Amino acid sequence: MGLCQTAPSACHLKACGAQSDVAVVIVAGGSGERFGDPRGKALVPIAGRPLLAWSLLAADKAQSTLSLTLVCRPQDRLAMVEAVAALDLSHPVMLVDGGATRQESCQAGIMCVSPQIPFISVQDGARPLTTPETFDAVARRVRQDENLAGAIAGWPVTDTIKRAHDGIIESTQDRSCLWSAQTPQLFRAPLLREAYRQAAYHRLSVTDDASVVEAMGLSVALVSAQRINPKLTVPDDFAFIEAELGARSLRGVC
Ligand SMILES: C[C@](O)(CO)[C@H](O)COP(=O)(O)O
Repeated sequence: MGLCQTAPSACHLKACGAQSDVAVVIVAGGSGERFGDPRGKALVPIAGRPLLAWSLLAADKAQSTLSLTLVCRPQDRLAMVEAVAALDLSHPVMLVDGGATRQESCQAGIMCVSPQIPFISVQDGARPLTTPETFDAVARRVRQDENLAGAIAGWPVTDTIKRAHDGIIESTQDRSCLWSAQTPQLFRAPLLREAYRQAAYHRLSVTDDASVVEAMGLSVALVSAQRINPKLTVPDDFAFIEAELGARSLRGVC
């Protein structure tokens, strides 16, 4: 399937009986400043595909996915259309123009999702190793607990973490309660929309989606689904991630 202007509006059961009720919003609208490629990070080729293609493929394959939205820079639109067309996805992809920051891009993406879809999952276009099983694991976690506003992928930190100022240690954190936040980050859709509205109103600046929901005092669970789920941020990340993608395709894994 290719590109569409409007998203599907109903939940449905897939042939295998799995519940598909999640709108996946893939954020690929950054300038990639820290990566240092003028083309923008999302379209950088890695293991034979543009970076953002790997997240699209994994989200498309997840049982929980009902629709796909791709947030990109307006100047990347044409290249994104070509990248999507090359993938032979089973869901149509809605393209949305991003904003100046990740927060603005996420807000733009989630506001375009059909109001009839109960869950929204936000995925970094720069996390190409996220598996379909991780998308499904965060969806299962929220569905099984009505007290949760959302659930995010993450992993408990294993290094000792220091708080520092100008390179000098101020304190050592208690790592027993520290996690590294990843994506996907999945939420009940009306709560996420409201949380983003409130964050904009209060000029709250955040680096992930859970933060806006936490700011409303709501509960978000952490799901340790996938230890190796890195984000391509700086050039040094490239070789490791490309090698992992290569190893997976040798094993026949998406
Ligand atoms: C959402 C995120 O992946 C959680 O770790 C991260 O904060 C995204 O950061 P970026 O500035 O968009 O690279």
